Amino acid sequence: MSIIKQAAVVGGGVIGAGWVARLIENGIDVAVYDPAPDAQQKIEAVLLNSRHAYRKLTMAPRAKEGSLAYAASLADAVSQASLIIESVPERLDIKQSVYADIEKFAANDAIIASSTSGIMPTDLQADMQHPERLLVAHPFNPVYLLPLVEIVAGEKTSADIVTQASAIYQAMGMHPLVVKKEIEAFIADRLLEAVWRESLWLVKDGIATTKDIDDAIRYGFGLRWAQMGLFETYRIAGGEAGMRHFMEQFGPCLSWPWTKLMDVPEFNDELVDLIAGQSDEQSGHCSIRELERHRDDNLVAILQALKAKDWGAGKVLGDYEKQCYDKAAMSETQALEQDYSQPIRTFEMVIPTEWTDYNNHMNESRYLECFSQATDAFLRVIGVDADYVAAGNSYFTVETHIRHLDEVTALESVYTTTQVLAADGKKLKLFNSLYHSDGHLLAIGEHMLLHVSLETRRSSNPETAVAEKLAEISALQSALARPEGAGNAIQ
Ligand SMILES: NC(=O)C1=CN([C@@H]2O[C@H](COP(=O)(O)OP(=O)(O)OC[C@H]3O[C@@H](n4cnc5c(N)ncnc54)[C@H](O)[C@@H]3O)[C@@H](O)[C@H]2O)C=CC1
Ligand SMILES: C[N+](C)(C)CC(=O)CC(=O)[O-]
Repeated sequence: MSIIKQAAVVGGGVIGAGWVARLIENGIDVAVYDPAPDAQQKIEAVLLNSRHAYRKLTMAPRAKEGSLAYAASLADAVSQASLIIESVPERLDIKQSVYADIEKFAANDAIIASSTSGIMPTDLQADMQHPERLLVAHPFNPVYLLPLVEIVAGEKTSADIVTQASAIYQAMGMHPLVVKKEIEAFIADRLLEAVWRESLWLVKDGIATTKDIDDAIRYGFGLRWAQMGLFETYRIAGGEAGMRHFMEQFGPCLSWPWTKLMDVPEFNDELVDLIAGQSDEQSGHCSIRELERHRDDNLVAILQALKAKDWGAGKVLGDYEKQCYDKAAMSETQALEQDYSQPIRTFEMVIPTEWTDYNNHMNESRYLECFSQATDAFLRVIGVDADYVAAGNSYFTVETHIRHLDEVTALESVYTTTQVLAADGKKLKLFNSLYHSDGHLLAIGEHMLLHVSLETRRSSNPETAVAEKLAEISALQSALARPEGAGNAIQ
């Protein structure tokens, strides 16, 4: 897994701020440079939303949030960075002058990635001294949630930079789509541009309002597109005979007046007033930040639904989580090697607001969620990781006893420890403790697990390596006092 430690973001507007969020969420330290006086305030507002979204998006153990520095100059921002993301306005002259400055102050091998929505990388790199390290990495708003990033090489971009950059984006939970041939607006914006132009005509001609068009998308084909795209959807629309039948049936429409794409509405004040006025009427009751929250919450729900199906953008999220779990398993093992003889620190998190209930504290069900995470972390330590499960072995919890000893409120930090009470063949008894960040006990959980074969769904003995690791930890912890509350029934 390739990952960088330090990145720079030049231009901290809508997209630059989204990149900052994606980078720091992945533990990468960022220096951002934007001369606008309100840049910091805008970036902080985006980070508030991105942190909210990530708390809901995934429970996977991820790197500690990277640091963020607001650089006073471009030189300060880029001098230590191995990845420099340019997100300044969509103008070739501005972008080229920014690259000239970057080249003065950055390391010669730092990758320069432009967020441009449509300018060809060959044009962007035309005046550079080291053009081989520039490519386009075109993201989609919100950059911290949407996995797609279009990677476009210019004539002088080195193939190695494309490979390196793709690995970096993939490690940050993104789907790098390498565009085979350079073209203005790449792939996705060509498609969006078609829908956008057609939509402007529909509003201008009084056929639909901005809301009608949004409804046509979100109640219908937008849902199809989110999970399958265009061609696979149309293949199904052709019935048993598939794409050939679909094309035979709808091919003739291509010559009917079903599109005005060859013709562009005149871009003038009248058109802007018409569209902006309808948009105000449709959505003006919400601030942009409120709309962003709705958008993010919806996207998180869609991504999670697709993850459960191991499908499309949800598969990217699932693969990302697997990387996080594998990485955590390695660091958990390293941490453990220091001291197996004490209850093991297994899991830590900040309590999300949505985990609290009408009593204004963490809901009872979430105590089990914390203990489930602690148990999973312990299992990874003994070698029950994604590969072990994929090979057909796992543990099932067959009994749990939780005591809720204290309350915890939203945004408090908590951590767990795990102690082995008994490990005997198929049976494993664990004792989890949940603590406030100051070490004050919050809850205890006692859990009986059985090792199972996922093929037969019946209990089975663990593989030798797992059994040995478990025996080692169990022997070392056998000297520990039996934790208070272990073995208790409800009084
Ligand atoms: N807004 C969108 O939906 C998307 C935009 N993009 C691309 O991302 C890039 C940035 O677009 P947005 O973030 O939307 O624009 P924006 O206008 O929100 O942000 C641009 C930022 O660049 C700063 N800036 C201007 N000159 C600068 C300089 N010399 N050095 C450092 N910062 C400078 C401005 O102060 C501003 O904060 C463009 O190339 C755009 O095509 C890509 C994907 C989606
Ligand atoms: C409108 N836009 C061309 C700037 C859009 C993009 O580039 C991508 C996106 O997020 O839709």
